[in-house]
Amino acid sequence: MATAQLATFKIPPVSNEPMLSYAPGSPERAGLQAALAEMQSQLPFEVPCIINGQEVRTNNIQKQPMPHDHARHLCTFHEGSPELVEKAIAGALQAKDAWETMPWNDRAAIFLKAADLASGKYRYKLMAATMLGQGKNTWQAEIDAAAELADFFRFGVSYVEELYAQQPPKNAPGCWNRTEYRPLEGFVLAVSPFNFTAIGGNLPGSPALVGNVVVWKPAPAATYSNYLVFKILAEAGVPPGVIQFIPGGAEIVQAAIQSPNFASLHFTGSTNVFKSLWKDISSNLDKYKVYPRIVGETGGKNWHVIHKSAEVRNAVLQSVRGAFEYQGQKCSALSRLYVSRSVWENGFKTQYLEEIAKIKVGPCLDWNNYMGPVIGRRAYDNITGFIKKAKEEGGEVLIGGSGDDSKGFFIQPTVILTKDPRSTTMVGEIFGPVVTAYVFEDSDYEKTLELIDKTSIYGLTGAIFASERQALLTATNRLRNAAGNIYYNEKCTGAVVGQQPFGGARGSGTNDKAGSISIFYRFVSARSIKENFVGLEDFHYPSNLV
Ligand SMILES: NC(=O)c1ccc[n+]([C@@H]2O[C@H](COP(=O)([O-])OP(=O)(O)OC[C@H]3O[C@@H](n4cnc5c(N)ncnc54)[C@H](O)[C@@H]3O)[C@@H](O)[C@H]2O)c1
Ligand SMILES: N[C@@H](CCC=O)C(=O)O
Repeated sequence: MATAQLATFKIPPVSNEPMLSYAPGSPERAGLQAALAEMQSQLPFEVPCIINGQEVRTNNIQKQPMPHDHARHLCTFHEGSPELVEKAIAGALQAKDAWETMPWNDRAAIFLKAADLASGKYRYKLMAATMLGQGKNTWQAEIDAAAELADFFRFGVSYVEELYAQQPPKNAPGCWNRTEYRPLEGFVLAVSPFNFTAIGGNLPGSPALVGNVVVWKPAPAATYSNYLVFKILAEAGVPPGVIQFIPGGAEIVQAAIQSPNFASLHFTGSTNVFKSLWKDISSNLDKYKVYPRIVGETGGKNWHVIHKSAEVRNAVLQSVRGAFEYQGQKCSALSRLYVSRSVWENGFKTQYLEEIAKIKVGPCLDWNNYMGPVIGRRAYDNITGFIKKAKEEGGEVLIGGSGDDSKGFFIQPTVILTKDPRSTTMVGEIFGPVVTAYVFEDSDYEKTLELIDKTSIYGLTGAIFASERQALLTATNRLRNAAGNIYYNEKCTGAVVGQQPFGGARGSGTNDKAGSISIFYRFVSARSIKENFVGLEDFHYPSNLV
């Protein structure tokens, strides 16, 4: 039966999911502990592909090891194949018509329900999967898997309501002009990274919210938590086929971008992978029915600049959190630190090293540990390789510099002091707990801003620490293109949906700003509708008359 919409519904007001404290003795700590114990008693889990709502076992089995204990794995998963991708695309296209014609309010209700499931019924389970599988501690899991995921879904609904309300401001007499926001013709390919469970949910979620069908390939190292997100969306009511879940690697992506129905890539991950996918997509352009929308948020080489007027204690503590939370595996993590000599010598250096020495590194299941493991073997070797290279280039390791990969992939928080502001670890993305510090003369502030601007290809996040307003202003102007998210006297990580729309430019991505209305424009293709109420009586215009 056809559906009717007999009222203009209003979305309930949304606000950020409150973050729980997990303090000793709190009910949330008990809840999370129980979920962790239960999950550990049941692992390894088995994750199938999900095509048209059906579990598909390909028997090409891969494992998701636990980074704190790499001999054990959280799940095995059935890796998809090019044939399965083809089947998934066909199924998604079949599901498309019913999904895109579903009244908006019903699509919205599904995502609001998914948010409540993520922040309620499944909160601790999602967190436990993120802690065991991706090596987050409790707080990092809370801000990601519980809060940010729910925020993406709830604020997404609110932004789409706002988008749909954008209508032409003028109507000529006897006419009504309307704009409708069509989903893209074809399917969206979502390719998500390991480091945020919430991003896993948002990459397929945002395009689906505006009526698209999506083929979603999660990162192998986040398979289990992402599978739970998929199950939550299904339980909330996303119909079979609307989001197809296909774990695996590059082969899945390559198969999907060969399809003539490929309409968009929604990617988050490293810059090199994104660039190579862009090139592959371009070379397939003649195959496609539409010009694909390419959306990608990628790497960073994020900076703090500490002006001589900075409040030292705050700059120190923010620089600890910015660099070492989640082992520096946030795209936004602090990686290059520029400190005015007077600040460095009058407390910053001593306090920074003292505070870092307090960081405990170990399995995140131990509540004391502030830092856990890095994600895997490749990351461990890459990060320790960067440290080695910095030493070879004359960098002085002020603290850390070592790792232990015997049981889990643990690397100590590391600070390297360099005299060469263009040394390797000042330039390339490390994606680990390594900060390189460069001390500049107080009188060279503006020169240093120039240096920050020109040193790396990235433009993701940065922070300015100063109590003099002019120092903030000068840096803001000089570094206009050096960061898509900039902070004053606050660390360069921790953007919140609805508060700091997130994304960078230059080599850091297309800057479509996840967590804002902007991202939704990328997944719709507007259609203008003009309706005429008054019939013509003559085809001539008055200017034709004599
Ligand atoms: N800017 C942002 O918003 C943001 C957010 C999170 C992470 N990141 C970036 O993501 C990176 C870390 O995540 P990651 O290690 O999962 O990144 P990655 O590039 O290795 O993987 C991202 C996704 O791409 C897939 N992939 C990898 N190689 C591929 C290939 N050759 N062809 C097709 N697909 C391929 C992966 O399986 C995964 O699903 C860092 O560079 C980080 O800065 C950026
Ligand atoms: N939005 C997160 C970063 C996500 C990337 O890994 C932050 O702002 O720290």
